[in-house]
Amino acid sequence: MLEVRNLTGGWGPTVVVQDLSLDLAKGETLAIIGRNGVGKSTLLELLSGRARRLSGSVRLGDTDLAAAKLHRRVAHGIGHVPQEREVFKSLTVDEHLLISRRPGVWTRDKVLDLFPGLAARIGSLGGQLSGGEQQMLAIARALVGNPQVLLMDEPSEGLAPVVIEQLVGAMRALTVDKSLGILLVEQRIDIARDLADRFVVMDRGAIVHRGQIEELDRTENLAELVGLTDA
Ligand SMILES: Nc1ncnc2c1ncn2[C@@H]1O[C@H](COP(=O)(O)OP(=O)(O)OP(=O)(O)O)[C@@H](O)[C@H]1O
Repeated sequence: MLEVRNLTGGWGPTVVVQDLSLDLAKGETLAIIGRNGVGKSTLLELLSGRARRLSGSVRLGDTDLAAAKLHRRVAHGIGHVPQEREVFKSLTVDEHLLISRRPGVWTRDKVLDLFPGLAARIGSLGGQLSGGEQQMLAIARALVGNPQVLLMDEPSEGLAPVVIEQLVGAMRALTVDKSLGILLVEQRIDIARDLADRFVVMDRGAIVHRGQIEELDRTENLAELVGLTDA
């Protein structure tokens, strides 16, 4: 479904991601892991159209998205949950969902079923939400856009263990639903193991290892390559 070939790009003239290729099938979750600063977020930003592509191709189904602007990528089915969450402080939860929705199976009610904690805060402003609620809203907002591919950038980062547990529960429901392809940047190896079907390890802008998730623990130099914490 998503086909990335020889993608090179970054920010301004700076190359961060180099000659990277990957595929993602419908219903599949691919974990992207690696140390801080190796270009995981930049890869997602290249796919969402925020970082600058220098060469290579990005196809989603039959559509070539390599040169497409951000809004066209959303229309073609790329949903992005950025690392910074980017919730609007002065809009309510409901307003976030309203402005992001596009026709499809993910309705307002369906995302609120997935995140009951958000349903309880439906009239609250983005700026009044906790970090966990903001993360849930960022995912819910992407889902009501009815993407084919969901790009999730370290959703567990900075959240309390009990909140992470809720979040991972909802993400597990998404992965078993099998209607989306998910690219999940995740520093927590236990969460990656729990949710993903396959993994890639990035180092200095390139993929240096890939495999089925069951093979992750057999990867040579894993601790060094990924600098991961296993909680
Ligand atoms: N919005 C941006 N503008 C300019 N440079 C950026 C931007 N985002 C990331 N970079 C730079 O790109 C390089 C790779 O960072 P990136 O965030 O992609 O790595 P990462 O693997 O996701 O690391 P982390 O886990 O710390 O987020 C870094 O040198 C970073 O400073």
